[in-house]
Amino acid sequence: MPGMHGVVLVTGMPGAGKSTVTRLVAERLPRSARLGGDEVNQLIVNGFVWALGEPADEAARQVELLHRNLCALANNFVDAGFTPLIDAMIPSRAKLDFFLDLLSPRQLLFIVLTPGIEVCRHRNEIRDPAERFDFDGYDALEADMHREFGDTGWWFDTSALTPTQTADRIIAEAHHRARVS
Ligand SMILES: Nc1ncnc2c1ncn2[C@@H]1O[C@H](COP(=O)(O)OS(=O)(=O)O)[C@@H](OP(=O)(O)O)[C@H]1O
Ligand SMILES: Nc1ncnc2c1ncn2[C@@H]1O[C@H](COP(=O)(O)OP(=O)(O)O)[C@@H](O)[C@H]1O
Repeated sequence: MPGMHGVVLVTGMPGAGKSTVTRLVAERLPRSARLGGDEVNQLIVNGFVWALGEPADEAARQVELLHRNLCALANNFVDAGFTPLIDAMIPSRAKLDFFLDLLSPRQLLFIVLTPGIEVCRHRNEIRDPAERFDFDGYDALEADMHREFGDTGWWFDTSALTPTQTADRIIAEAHHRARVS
């Protein structure tokens, strides 16, 4: 399958569509794996602190642990001939650099889903209640991501697209739009 070699890292604000789109892309590829940040965090039985939780230093250590685990899994899958699709919130350039470092020398395709704040809020409201994530930091997070990433990766506005259209475009275009290594 042309265009989907290496690791695909899909990020975006809560409700942007990461989970839906990584699932659909993975379903369309012949050898694929979906690595969800939420699911990997759920491997922790006791002692979990989420990314914005307290104490903040433990939260930061667990975000780093999550990213190490995601990269380890992604490397194993790529080396076995699969295309891994990572669904994770990457809020800063330093965290993207951490992925680049741990995934090196493998190719990384970095996609930022950017349907906009209102669409993220709306998509969050319409999704499965078990998946819903009530979040009030959209304005600050959007500004942070623009400042941190500039035009690194593929900033993909999916506000006018269905999930299927989004997945089809990622398969067709990610290789030339999203390469960061
Ligand atoms: N820094 C920061 N700022 C704002 N929101 C954040 C941040 N880190 C994680 N999240 C959101 O928290 C939800 C749970 O994330 P997880 O810790 O499971 O990991 S991951 O971000 O999905 O990799 C998950 O919500 P959804 O995107 O709706 O799945 C993340 O996007
Ligand atoms: N173009 C699109 N891409 C992704 N999701 C979409 C799109 N249009 C509508 N949706 C809906 O928006 C919601 C996105 O939720 P989800 O994939 O869990 O987001 P995230 O993982 O980024 O928090 C889902 O209910 C999905 O069906």
